[in-house]
Amino acid sequence: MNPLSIVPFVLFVIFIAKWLYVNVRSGRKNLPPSPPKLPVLGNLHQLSSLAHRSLHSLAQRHGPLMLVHFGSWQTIVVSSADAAREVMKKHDIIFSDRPASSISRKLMYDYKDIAIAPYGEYWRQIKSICVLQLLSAKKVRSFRSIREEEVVLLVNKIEESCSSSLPIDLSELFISLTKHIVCRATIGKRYSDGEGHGGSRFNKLFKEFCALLGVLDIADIFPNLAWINHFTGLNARIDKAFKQFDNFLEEIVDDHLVRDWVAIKDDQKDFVDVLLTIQNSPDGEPVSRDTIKALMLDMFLAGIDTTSTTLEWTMTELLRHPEAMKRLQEEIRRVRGSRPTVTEDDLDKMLYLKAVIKETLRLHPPLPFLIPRQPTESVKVQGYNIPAKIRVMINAWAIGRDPNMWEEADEFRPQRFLESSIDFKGQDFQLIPFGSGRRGCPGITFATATIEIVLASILDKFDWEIPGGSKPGDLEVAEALGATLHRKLPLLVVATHHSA
Ligand code: HEM
Repeated sequence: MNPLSIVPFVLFVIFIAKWLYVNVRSGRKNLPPSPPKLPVLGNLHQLSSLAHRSLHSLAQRHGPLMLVHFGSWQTIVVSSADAAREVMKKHDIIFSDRPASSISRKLMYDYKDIAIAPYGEYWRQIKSICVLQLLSAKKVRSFRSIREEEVVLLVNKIEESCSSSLPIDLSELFISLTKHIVCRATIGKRYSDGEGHGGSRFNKLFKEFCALLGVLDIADIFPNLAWINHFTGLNARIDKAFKQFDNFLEEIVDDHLVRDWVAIKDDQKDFVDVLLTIQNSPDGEPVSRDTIKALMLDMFLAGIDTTSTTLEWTMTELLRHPEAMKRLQEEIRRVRGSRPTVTEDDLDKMLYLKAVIKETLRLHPPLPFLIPRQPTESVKVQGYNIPAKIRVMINAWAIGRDPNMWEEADEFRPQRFLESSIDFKGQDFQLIPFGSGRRGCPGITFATATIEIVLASILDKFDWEIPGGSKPGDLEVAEALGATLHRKLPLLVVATHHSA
């Protein structure tokens, strides 16, 4: 017998022995169940480009608390409301830290922002500054005129398309609108989209940043292979994007400094003015120039795509469900009555509108995994041991479609929210598009104020159809997962002026 012929057999035995060792060991450690994994890759081969769906399928077999391996990364995936409640409510403080990521660290000024900053004193201080100066209900009310002006411009653009009956790209209009609103509130100016207005520069830089933040970085999951990023050009791409965006943000800070911002009245200060004022006050800590730039980036990255994606999916679902569209338009037009336009004062009376938005966020949370957490110490969740510093991903997408929580879970049925008090503010763990607890989204009021007035205004003024006379059910709903879970294809629609 050729001695070489037993090599595959020996390798096979070693592989099985190692597999058994790892599994018995993890059983002894009482870790959550894991899908079988390959050497080196772990479970990476089981991830599709729509990771929320792949991990949902795995969780259906292995349980709502599951340990998966992406290369050297161990990750806990949470896929039920009960497990999410334990993580984000019962053990909120322990799970309030964020795992490190080399790309984010580089792009976000060494964790000087809020969203990925480690949990601690710095995060607490800058978060309270942001909430007080930009995101509180009072501040959001003060941006009402910005929203109204931007909605008028949006309506005008749609109106122009009505005369030609040509389809318009609603995805593009929504992204542009949310960008203008967030920029005006944060930096006090809007970047028009045409060449030469700074808009195309902003759009290019913003797109590249979002793309980079969605990259699964080899250096994180296989630290020994970090050198590969040098050869693939990723490191150079990150350096270039960072440098270009940094120049752009530097110009914004400089523009604010030459404006004699000390003389500007408090109620006319934008967010950057306020940050500069704090920086120059006797207890200006912890606001450095890098903090100001990182916070601007945070607001752009956290506020623009999430809000426009929600608008895009809401219109998609309404076009696919004409009876819901009709009911919502009737509600909006009834509340408006004989006045020429809807205003923000009308929104509280539009209960079906709120139900439609909740139902959209249940089915299409823009951040299907929220933002990853990491426990600062070992902790027990649902009877399993969760080791300190492990990466935790909460699959809000899977939780929103859990048939144990929702009747006809995959169906768009907004009326379910008329019959229940379930809300997305972080107390009902079956609906957590904004997360929950200390690290939950502080921008809910900012986002919903925009989403509600935009939808109410455009659904009031126009009637909507899919181009080419296609049936509602034929409207493409394919998803793409980047920085947010958005439509794969832009939403093209035909608007006609509502004349009744
Ligand atoms: C529909 C729109 C939005 C959705 C669905 C959304 C969702 C989220 C989610 C899921 C998180 C992570 C929560 C967690 O880990 O528990 C988050 C964090 C955050 N969001 Fe939002 N968001 C939206 C709009 C906004 C807006 C408009 C702003 C600001 C202008 C904003 C600012 C932030 C910030 C600063 C964080 C980080 C909080 C922290 O780590 O302490 N978001 N958001």
